[in-house]
Amino acid sequence: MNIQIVKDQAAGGRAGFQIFQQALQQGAKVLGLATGSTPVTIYDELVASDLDFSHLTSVNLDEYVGLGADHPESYHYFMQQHLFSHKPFAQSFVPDGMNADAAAETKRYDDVIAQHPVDLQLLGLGQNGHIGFNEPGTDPASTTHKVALTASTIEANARFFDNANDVPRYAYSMGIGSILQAKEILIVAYGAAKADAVAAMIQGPVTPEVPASYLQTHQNVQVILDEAAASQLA
Ligand SMILES: N[C@@H]1[C@@H](O)[C@H](O)[C@@H](COP(=O)(O)O)O[C@@H]1O
Repeated sequence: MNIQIVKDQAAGGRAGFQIFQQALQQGAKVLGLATGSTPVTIYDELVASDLDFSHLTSVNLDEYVGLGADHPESYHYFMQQHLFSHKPFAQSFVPDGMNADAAAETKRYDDVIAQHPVDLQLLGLGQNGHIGFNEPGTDPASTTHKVALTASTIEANARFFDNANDVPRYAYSMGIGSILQAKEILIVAYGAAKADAVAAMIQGPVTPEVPASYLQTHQNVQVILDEAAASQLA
């Protein structure tokens, strides 16, 4: 893992932008994208840049089950707001949270990933070590699946909803196995609340209890942390 420690989230946005720019210079055609507060400064840098995505494909990690593209807390809506409305891609894929048929939706999304292998996958990190919505205990070989969110993830994401009862209980997420297929992975974490998960991801054992620890098994991982997130590293 190649670790960069930056001053704050704004500096992390600039560092993340450089990694995107490099991947594009090296011919990346498919970008794996993520939601949450962490990637926002990277998207701001991408939007402010003269990079052109109109010939590229994006594939997002996950989506809440039951939220449509017009729901302000859906990941479709987030991506539209932060990136796609400013920098359209030739095609953008996000799991369809309104497809109630989980078997059909996860199969559809696995086919999308197979047809559009990801060159650079951006990831945030959950406080419990999750990536995408792959909660502790997820099979490391998993492909796209329907996930029951843990209480801690529901609580962490409740800040985006009027109250915790409004947070969806399920999501569709690329699996750990799907994520590890990407040629290059960029994982970003900020803040003291992520420090334990960061240390477990980088220096702990590779274990299903910390989904992000499987990144230790990948050959090309870039990590961007602020000092607070890096504070528990030995
Ligand atoms: N599914 C998302 C993850 O993809 C994200 O990485 C995580 C951390 O979010 P944040 O970046 O807001 O801390 O939250 C959610 O659970």
